[in-house]
Amino acid sequence: MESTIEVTDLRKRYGPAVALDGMSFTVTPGHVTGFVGPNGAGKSTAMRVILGLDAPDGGTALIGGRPYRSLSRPLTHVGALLDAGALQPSRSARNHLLWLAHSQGLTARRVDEVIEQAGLREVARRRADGFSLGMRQRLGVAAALLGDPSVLILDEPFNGLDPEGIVWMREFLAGLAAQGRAVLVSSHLMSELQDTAGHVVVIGRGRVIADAAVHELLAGVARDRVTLRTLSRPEAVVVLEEAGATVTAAGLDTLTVSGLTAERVVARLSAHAVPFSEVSAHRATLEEAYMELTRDAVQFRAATEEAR
Ligand SMILES: Nc1ncnc2c1ncn2[C@@H]1O[C@H](COP(=O)(O)OP(=O)(O)OP(=O)(O)O)[C@@H](O)[C@H]1O
Repeated sequence: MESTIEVTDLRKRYGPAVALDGMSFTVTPGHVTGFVGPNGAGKSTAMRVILGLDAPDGGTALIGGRPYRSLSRPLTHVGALLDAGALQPSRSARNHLLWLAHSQGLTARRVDEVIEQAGLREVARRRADGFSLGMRQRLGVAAALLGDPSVLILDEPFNGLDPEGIVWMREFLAGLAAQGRAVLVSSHLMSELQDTAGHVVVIGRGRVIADAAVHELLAGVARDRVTLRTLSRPEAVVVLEEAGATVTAAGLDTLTVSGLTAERVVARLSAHAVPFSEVSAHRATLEEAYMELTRDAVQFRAATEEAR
């Protein structure tokens, strides 16, 4: 089966609440695709529709070209983590996985493999009701991997993880994608996806706001902003503005310069003998790209609503 997810013009309402408002995007194999948007944007609804747990009012969601419900032995095609809290509390982690595996004709050997992969060996025989949210997330990921699926759909897998757990999850997901799987990961925090996602689908109010490779998103915000540290701020401002730069204060001895490259900033300051201790090209973060995108979306919405 081709490892893709294709969502086309999905629509879904819950009474007056519009959860999906014509959402379309494609998830391709080989990298992690971040699925990002604020609370209530429609991430969980879209995932539930893709997994056949909710029927859309319109549109289609296909996995490898087929609706989820038409897949035989679905765990061998798609692994999902939707609600890490959904466990039988009295079962041990291993028994929970054995029960799931049994229902899909998978072996106990496979259960022990995923326990190992998810770093659960030490706690595998403990009752799941004593698990922290972080442990439950790992158990959820282990369950998603049982059928060795080529498509993974994970709703907020970073929730409840400590910093060490976040690093582990990032590397784990990147590794799964590098094996050629399509990996869709939702988060309401863009920063969680930094250094993990190769592609990002940003949504707001049930629609796609941006769908782009991470390097494209970052290039869009990085432009030529430069951070400058100098004890001669007034002099620096004058010589840089004369060269056409826009300069803003970013701290007592720090300026942010846009409109000139770092090389040009160094050349101007040196030519006018303005001392400085640091000039560095600004490395844009995904969070900044997200803020810029969602700000544009808010302005666009306000403008179109006013025009009506
Ligand atoms: N079962 C439901 N009944 C009524 N409204 C719902 C239901 N599920 C979702 N909604 C509404 O649909 C919209 C989208 O919700 P959804 O949970 O998909 O967003 P989300 O992006 O996953 O948000 P979060 O990050 O908070 O989980 C929200 O307005 C929500 O209140």
